[in-house]
Amino acid sequence: MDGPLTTLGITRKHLFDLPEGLVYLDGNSLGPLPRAVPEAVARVMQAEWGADLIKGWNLHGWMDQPRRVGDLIAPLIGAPSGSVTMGDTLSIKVHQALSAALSLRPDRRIVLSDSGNFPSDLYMAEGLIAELDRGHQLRIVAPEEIPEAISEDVAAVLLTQVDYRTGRMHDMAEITQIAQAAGAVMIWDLAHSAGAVPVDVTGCAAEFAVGCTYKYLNGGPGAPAFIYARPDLIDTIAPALSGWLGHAAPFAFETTYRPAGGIERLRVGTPPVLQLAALEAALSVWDGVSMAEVRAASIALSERFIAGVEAACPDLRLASPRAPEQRGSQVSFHFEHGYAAMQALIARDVIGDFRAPDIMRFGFTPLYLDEADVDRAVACLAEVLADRLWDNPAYAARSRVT
Ligand SMILES: Cc1ncc(COP(=O)(O)O)c(C=O)c1O
Ligand SMILES: Nc1c(O)cccc1C(=O)C[C@H](N)C(=O)O
Repeated sequence: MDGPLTTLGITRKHLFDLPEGLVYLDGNSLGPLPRAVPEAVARVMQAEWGADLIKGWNLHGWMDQPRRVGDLIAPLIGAPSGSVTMGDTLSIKVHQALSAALSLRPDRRIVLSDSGNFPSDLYMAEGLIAELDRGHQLRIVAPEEIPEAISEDVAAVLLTQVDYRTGRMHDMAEITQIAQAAGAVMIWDLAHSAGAVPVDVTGCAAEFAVGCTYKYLNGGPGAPAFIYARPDLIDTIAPALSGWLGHAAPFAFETTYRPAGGIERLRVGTPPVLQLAALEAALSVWDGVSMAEVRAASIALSERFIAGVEAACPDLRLASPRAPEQRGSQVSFHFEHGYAAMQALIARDVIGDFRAPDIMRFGFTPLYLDEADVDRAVACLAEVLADRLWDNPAYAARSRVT
């Protein structure tokens, strides 16, 4: 076939401020800067905060930002308008969803998760369980054992849909159905799903979903997280983090907490106005894009990468599921010298990352990647392996992040 298999990257790359000549395969950890962001943030800083100071809260809709931005994320996860709010970090949103889930099942004591979950989710569950001190237990099983581990004593199933290391993807509809049939509450962490794969929280009827916005949603480092609660449930939840902006009447300054109606009750404190302004502008890159189109392009790019790497780099072993429908939008390979090889690749302007013990991880983000980028990444990786460029003391010292 002549011409490109996918055109999204060709038609949307200009919306991102990517350094010339760089192939960025780490948008699954930190998305790049959308060109619309600096101007939008500068405007909020200068024309709103700078010019209007405290009046900004009334004049510029800062207080409504969490719902307004939540409404931009909602269509990307199949949620209705008014069911998503923003703020805090994802770890905090996990705490809120899990404490709400446990209060919905007061007679049950098990929190079920899997060993592929991101550690912060597991740590937050441990911390909440210790704080509650009511005999809850965190049960962690292998990802493929989740369906049979959902027994009638499980209060909440807390899973990250796409595994941050391997890209393996849970079937949200199937697992939610099994959890609910056993009477458990389902919480999905969509950190590696939102903006990466089509998600339908309404279709699968999960009670809660949470996610971050600095990966595929390109909100920038430290961008605020989102939380979704099923609309029929939200008014039954007594929030554990009962901050004043989740109060029914924050500016009445009452001495007793009364939760707001609707998703507002999962707000906690002051919205991060500048970060939300950045995110709001960043989300404009999704205008007119369908997640089905993104998914088709992501699969085409990932398959091309796997085929290229397997042909050119026999020392690398696929760590992701081979079947594209079982993967999110990343591809990982095992390689004993993976850390040093990734540093050598980064030195050649192809950026992926490394996760211990031996995973080289590559994210596929079709809004700004095309086949030429994939081919260049394969060629550079082949060179790093064939010429043993990883065998260089300069690449041996592990940094804290990539
Ligand atoms: C699946 C998952 N959950 C939780 C987190 C923690 O997010 P945060 O640092 O925003 O609390 C991350 C990423 O760091 C993640 O990938
Ligand atoms: N949130 C991160 C950060 O603040 C610094 C470095 C990396 C991250 C990440 O998002 C890690 C990410 N969840 C992962 O999939 O590994």
